[in-house]
Amino acid sequence: AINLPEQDKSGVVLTSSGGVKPLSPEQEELINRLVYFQEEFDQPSEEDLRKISTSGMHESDSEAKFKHITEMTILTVQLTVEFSKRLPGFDTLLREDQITLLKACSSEVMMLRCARRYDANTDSIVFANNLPYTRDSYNMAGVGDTAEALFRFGRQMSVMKVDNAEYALLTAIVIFSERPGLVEARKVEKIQEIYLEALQAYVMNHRIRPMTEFAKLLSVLTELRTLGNLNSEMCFSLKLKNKKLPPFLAEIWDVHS
Ligand SMILES: Cc1nc(-c2ccccc2Cl)n(NC(=O)c2ccc3c(c2C)OCCO3)c1C(C)C
Repeated sequence: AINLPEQDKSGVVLTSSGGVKPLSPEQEELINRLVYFQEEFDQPSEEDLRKISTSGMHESDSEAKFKHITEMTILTVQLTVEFSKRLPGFDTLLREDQITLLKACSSEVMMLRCARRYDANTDSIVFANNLPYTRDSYNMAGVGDTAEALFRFGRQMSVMKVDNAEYALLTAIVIFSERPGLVEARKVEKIQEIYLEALQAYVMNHRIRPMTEFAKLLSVLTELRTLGNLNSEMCFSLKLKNKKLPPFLAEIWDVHS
């Protein structure tokens, strides 16, 4: 007979002594590393923020608002690239697969970063210098109603009380996701499994109702796919309206005129 590890009623894997399986030292080390780099590359630097044109920010100049959102996004995507490069496993991938992963995950990680900055008291996204990703910026930039789903997502994440370790692990899992065009898809999948197992072990050891919480965290991945696709649709509609995206974003989001 296969000696399956004993499970308690909620399906949590138990050790022989009936306790929840603790995180391994490797998993502890991995999570600490991810949380460290999440902080390291969390927000654009003051110096970078100064470069962003806030001219016209306080007017209802929609061009200025749109430009500000694009500039903030470029800085934030670049932070995500830096974070990804430090993820164990990333440097074992082919350069072209690294590019494929970064292009595909960038908008999804952006949504996750904004959700982490969502403030339930003011129902707003408090990002960097608090200017760019606000409802009125979006409304002014002419993309307000679509962006509403981002605020709903932020609210959903704040209700779940996702902590820094879970955010960092979710980000890594999003980065190492199965994407069209990957050369070494199986390799990416095996790396993702490491981060999934670490997230499961972490949730098992830190949450009251681990199985449901872990399931909810995994459903966030599906929600992020939807949000990322909505971003692609918005990019396309901007193109139709002849609203130019900066070359960096047009390149990573494959918006070619
Ligand atoms: C320059 C730029 N930066 C973003 C962005 C800003 C914040 C988080 C994520 C993204 Cl992708 N976007 N995308 C959105 O703001 C965006 C697009 C579609 C959405 C959405 C957002 C925030 O919110 C969820 C529903 O669909 C854009 C362009 C394309 C305007």
